[in-house]
Amino acid sequence: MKTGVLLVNLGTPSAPTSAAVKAFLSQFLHDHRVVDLPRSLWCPLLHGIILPFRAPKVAKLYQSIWWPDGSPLMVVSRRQQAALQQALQDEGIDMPVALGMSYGEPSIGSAWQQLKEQGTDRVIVLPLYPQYSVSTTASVFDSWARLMKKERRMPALRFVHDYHDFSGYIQALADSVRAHWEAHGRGDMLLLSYHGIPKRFENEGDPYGQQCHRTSELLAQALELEPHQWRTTFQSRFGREEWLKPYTDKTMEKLPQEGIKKLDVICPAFSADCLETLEEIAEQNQELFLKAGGEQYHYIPALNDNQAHIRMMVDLVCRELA
Ligand SMILES: C=CC1=C(C)c2cc3[nH]c(cc4nc(cc5[nH]c(cc1n2)c(C)c5CCC(=O)O)C(CCC(=O)O)=C4C)c(C)c3C=C
Ligand SMILES: [Fe+2]
Ligand SMILES: [Fe+2]
Repeated sequence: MKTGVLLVNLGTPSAPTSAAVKAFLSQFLHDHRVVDLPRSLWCPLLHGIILPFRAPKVAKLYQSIWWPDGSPLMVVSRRQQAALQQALQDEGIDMPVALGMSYGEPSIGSAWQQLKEQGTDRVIVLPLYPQYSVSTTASVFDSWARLMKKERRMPALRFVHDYHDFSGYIQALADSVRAHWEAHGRGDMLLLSYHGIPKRFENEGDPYGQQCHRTSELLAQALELEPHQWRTTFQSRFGREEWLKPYTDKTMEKLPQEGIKKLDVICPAFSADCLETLEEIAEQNQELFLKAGGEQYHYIPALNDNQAHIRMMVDLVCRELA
């Protein structure tokens, strides 16, 4: 059997312009796994208010974090793909690695096409979401299932559901925190900020929140942190309903009053830096913390293409092969 790896992430606009952001948001926010309101209610709101007003505003934010070679999420994802390909080769494993995005380009369909052209008849789909959520992981599965509807001969499938407690992931996070402390000194607290989801999703069975808390506990154990030295929060709320709590931004405004003046922040749910880490956490939330009386704020970058992260991906692939 010829096995191929399909790395998947969320996707990102093709340019930091209002038009490109609108196209990206439109595809993203039409996904029923992300917004599950009836279309008769949601579409008028989306087309009439959210896309026209949010796209130009968010395009400006993308402009503030855009790298010379593109959107950070895309640049990092390409580096991850190349590094994983190389690492597998170095292990003597001959396996093509393709990259697909849930929204925008390269699509999951184009990635599958590449693997198919290389004779792949078994696919390891690796969504780069450490914690399972219906809004991310299940949506990747939907895309895959839609593609397979057109295939006469489906490849065998291994689908990585989550890796929130995988030892290689926890180790990679712990190494990255320790390296950060060595280079920049250590704060009074390590805040673990995860992308949020609507609380309703959790009530309906999404294990995302529980998996985030488990990741935090395991990381705190690996770093030998006392309970008062770490905290879990949830960021990136969208819309008016309640999301997982405690909220990151509200926490930033309270921490200095609790005596936390020096803060380190890590975002374990993001396998690649993106708008939500580089702008929302490294910029907006830093401002909130400093305004509330905080003195020192460090954002610890996502694992991106660092060696331990790529090693973890190799180990996940080998686990699936076994
Ligand atoms: C509408 C509701 C949203 C849910 C539910 C949601 C879950 C979710 N998202 C990520 C990872 C990323 N989200 C990113 C951007 C982003 N997310 C939403 C909305 C929801 N996300 C929006 C509208 C946007 C676009 C930006 C904006 O308009 O605010 C990104 C960054 C993409 C980039 O280009 O840099 C990532 C990554 C996770 C992990 C998650 C649930 C677990
Ligand atoms: Fe619509
Ligand atoms: Fe999101």
